[in-house]
Amino acid sequence: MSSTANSDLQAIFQFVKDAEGKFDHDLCDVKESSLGGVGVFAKRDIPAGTTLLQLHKNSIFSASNSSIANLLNDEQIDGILALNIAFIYETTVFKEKSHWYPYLKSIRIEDPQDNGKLKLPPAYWNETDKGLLHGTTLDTLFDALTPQEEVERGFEIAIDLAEKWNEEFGLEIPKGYLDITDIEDSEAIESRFHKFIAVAYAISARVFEIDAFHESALVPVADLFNHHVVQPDLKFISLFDVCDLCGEPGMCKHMLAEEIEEAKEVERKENANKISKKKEDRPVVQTLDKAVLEKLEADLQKEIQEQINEKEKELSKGKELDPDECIDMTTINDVKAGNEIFNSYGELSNVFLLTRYGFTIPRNPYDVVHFGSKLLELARNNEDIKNRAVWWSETGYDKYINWFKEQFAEEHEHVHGDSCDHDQDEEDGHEYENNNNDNDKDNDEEDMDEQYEEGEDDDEDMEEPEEEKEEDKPWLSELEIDYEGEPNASLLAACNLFSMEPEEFTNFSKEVENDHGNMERLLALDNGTTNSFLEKIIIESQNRLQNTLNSNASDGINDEQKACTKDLVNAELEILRKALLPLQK
Ligand SMILES: C[S@@+](CC[C@H](N)C(=O)[O-])C[C@H]1O[C@@H](n2cnc3c(N)ncnc32)[C@H](O)[C@@H]1O
Repeated sequence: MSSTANSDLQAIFQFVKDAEGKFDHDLCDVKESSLGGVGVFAKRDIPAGTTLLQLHKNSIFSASNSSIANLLNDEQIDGILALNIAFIYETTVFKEKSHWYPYLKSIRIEDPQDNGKLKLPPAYWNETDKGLLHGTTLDTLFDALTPQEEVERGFEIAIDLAEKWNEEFGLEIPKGYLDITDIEDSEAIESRFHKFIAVAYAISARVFEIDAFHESALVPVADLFNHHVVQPDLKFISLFDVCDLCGEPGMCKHMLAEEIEEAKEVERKENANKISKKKEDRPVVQTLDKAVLEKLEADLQKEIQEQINEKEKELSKGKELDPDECIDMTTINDVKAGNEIFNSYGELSNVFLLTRYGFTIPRNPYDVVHFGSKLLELARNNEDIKNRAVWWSETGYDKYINWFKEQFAEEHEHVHGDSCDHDQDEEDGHEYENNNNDNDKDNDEEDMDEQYEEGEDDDEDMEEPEEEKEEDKPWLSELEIDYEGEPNASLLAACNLFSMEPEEFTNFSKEVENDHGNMERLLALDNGTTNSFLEKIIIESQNRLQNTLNSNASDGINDEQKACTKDLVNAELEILRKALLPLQK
């Protein structure tokens, strides 16, 4: 989806060179990739552990580095919205005057192969084209065909700020993007809104998480590496723990102020203790007095000055860049001459790849098929299933999860939506490795929820399962068949539960409410009725997806996007086919 033109490459390389970044042109060749756009290829054999790219964080484009950093900061705008607005200003208002322009102008929001049409994510396709994804996990679980209110709010904020900055500082309003002169002119508004979304989509296909100061940023050259789903060759390294106010990796005036504040707090507490202990006639403990605080402050100042001196000395000697202030892209595998060098954007399903990056890959092992909406549909049409769903949601599911955790603690299988230690990046808070946010699938899908869904309502009860959204409850969102065609424990439990005879369900639910009951029963798939139930919902889902596959596209999207929708639906059909095999034996 996001492709760099060959003609833009020299300007990008020059930008990196001017910023004293290091990109190893002896080892890397950037050229057209069969995957679309360009990719980076090994000119020679490259051993693991080779740093191919090193850039000082000053030369990455973040909202904090942008020409309007202070304005955004004053308005407390951060995250992707800040990056989006900053990108628009650099590329439409400052243009050649912007330090970033030689790089940013290579990131295009229009499709040169499709008459310059904007590239938009599925939520902004027309209804006919959205039909190509109906019933897929993208639609049913992530609701990613529905435009989200927060995007619209972001657009409104951007327009208001542009007007405000224009009035207060005479800052030009980005033409064609944030200049709304007539609020009745819905065509003009829509065209600007779509450009705003196209910028967000182009950014989301390239953005990296950098650190506590820069947050999300665009990184020249690092964003030329394509994604490999199972065997990436590179890791992206950036020290996360820096001062969130100035970006310094070591001690800085903000951290100093924080330490002094903490020391004062300790002193306040100690004094309070002293008073209460005096009252109790106990011996008085030693507390930090003013002189100690002053000494601490002086020591820290000295330490900072020493660090600054050290840095200046290193720079004057023309030494290497401080790695803590750089981002690195380093190989983790040996790469053979001629091969494309791949990054990893994370352990992401095709749903996520399409929604965020605009592409899909064949045989993606992170693909799954979700059954939440299917089971809700059954509950809507069958009073008995509805009652069981209510009981499961309110009582049974939590008990089942607790039992499951106890039983399978070692296997540590994820059958629920809770986060657990396993989900934490080992280096969380220290270094980001890999591209574009974190590399944890569960977290990525949560990010996606945040990006595409409205706030959750945990208090919503299960009286009306019709109104419950799949993503709102783990018991619904966790119902899936994985890439190998294996139903997970949540889906097995739901199938067993919904296919029990009425009397069996009554007994089972009573047992469970008193104790755990026979939870093993919920994991079994050797029961004829459970098999038939699962088979039935799989076949119904196949039929629904087959209809989707047979529907026609309009010319609202390009051929690549059409192909992605087919890939995505076919991948889900393939999973369902695999899942049916053992059931029909
Ligand atoms: C960070 S850019 C990578 C460089 C990009 N190919 C270019 O020309 O600038 C991400 C975009 O590259 C393309 N891409 C990356 N990995 C891909 C893959 N495995 N298959 C197909 N397209 C891919 C998609 O268009 C995606 O939006």
